Amino acid sequence: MLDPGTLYFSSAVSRGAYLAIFLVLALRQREAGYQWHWIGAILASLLGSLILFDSPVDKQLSTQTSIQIFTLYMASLVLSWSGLRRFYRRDISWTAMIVLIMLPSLPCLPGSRLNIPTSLQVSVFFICAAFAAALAMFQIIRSGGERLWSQLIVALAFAGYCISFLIAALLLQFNTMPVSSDTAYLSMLFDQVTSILVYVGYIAMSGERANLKLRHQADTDPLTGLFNRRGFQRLLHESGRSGNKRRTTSIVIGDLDHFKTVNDTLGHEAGDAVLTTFAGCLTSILRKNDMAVRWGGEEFLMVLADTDLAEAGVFAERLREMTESHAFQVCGERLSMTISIGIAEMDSAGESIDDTIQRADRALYCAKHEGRNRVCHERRAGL
Ligand SMILES: Nc1nc2c(ncn2[C@@H]2O[C@H](COP(=O)(O)OP(=O)(O)OP(=O)(O)O)[C@@H](O)[C@H]2O)c(=O)[nH]1
Repeated sequence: MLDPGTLYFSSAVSRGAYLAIFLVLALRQREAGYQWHWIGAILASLLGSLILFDSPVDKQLSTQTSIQIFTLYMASLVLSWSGLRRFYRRDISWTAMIVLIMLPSLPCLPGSRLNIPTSLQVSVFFICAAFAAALAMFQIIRSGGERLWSQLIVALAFAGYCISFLIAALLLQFNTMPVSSDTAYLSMLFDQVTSILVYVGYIAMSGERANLKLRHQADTDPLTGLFNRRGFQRLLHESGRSGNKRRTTSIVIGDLDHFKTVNDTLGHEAGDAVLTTFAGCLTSILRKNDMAVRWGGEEFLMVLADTDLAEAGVFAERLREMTESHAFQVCGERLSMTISIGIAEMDSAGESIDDTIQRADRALYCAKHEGRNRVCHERRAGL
């Protein structure tokens, strides 16, 4: 079996390795300020481990050493917490952080008249440490909308820290925790495993977020913020896997009329402004389960969930009227635009969505052909 000395040593070496990895990440991703908090956390616990490594296991630590160790381990937990706050784009309070870091050392400061016994001093440290670990865990639980699986590992590790600190505080108070090389061994082993979960979890969280960001960029049209064709295909694939195929779905394709004239007379930027404004209007009338896609230059496709042809017709007419009545403010001028729309209902008996899109596209062609600024639909063959 490993002895505590070897464990302290391996703990210091692994923290040194994490430090190197986080330094590289922080220097490569300068905008991610949270990395520096986590570097501070690793550095503080590395220094704490080194001081502990130098101290005899079964002898009482000097006041000065206790203060150093308490402060460094608290700093490590508090910096983990502040790093998580930064990661989730929340404000941090340096005053609250400093107070929290200093709190467990106050009873053992030289000149303290409180005369608190050593076991109580250590218990106070454990309770403060449990509180800091709970704060870190709470940041992850609060993260809400962000679906990062790796953050669960970190939350679990902080829950482990929190519970073990509380148990240690209780055991110390009831004099049932012997200070021996065995307990030191166990606590170091626990810290080894848990710190691996925390630091590897941090690296995974950053990677997972960067991946999601890249996927979002690849799936989205940068001008309008709507899905592009790739995002549409991916969502379609996902909803197919979740078994949504059987619902009544309608496809609506809209194409702004004479859009080229805007570009030709007012310039490409004016055209862009029209597209952005139109996308905003379109999004405002869509329901949560509907999807809007920038299908081509000035062509937009909408997938309306749980909507039959008649309901899709009502929606399309609303969109047409909204476009016609909207005053598009472009380069200080008010522009009037119109839109031609084609709609088709998806045949739940086996028609592919590509076929429905083709029918909606043919309906759009009819709307253009019949004079624009109108809604046309194509029924399924045989209806
Ligand atoms: N400003 C801008 N223009 C774009 C963008 N994408 C495509 N276009 C332009 O959109 C115009 C589309 O022209 P057409 O296909 O002739 O369509 P239209 O003028 O709307 O005519 P109809 O559809 O027949 O009513 C072209 O001039 C493209 O260059 C874009 O992202 N921004």
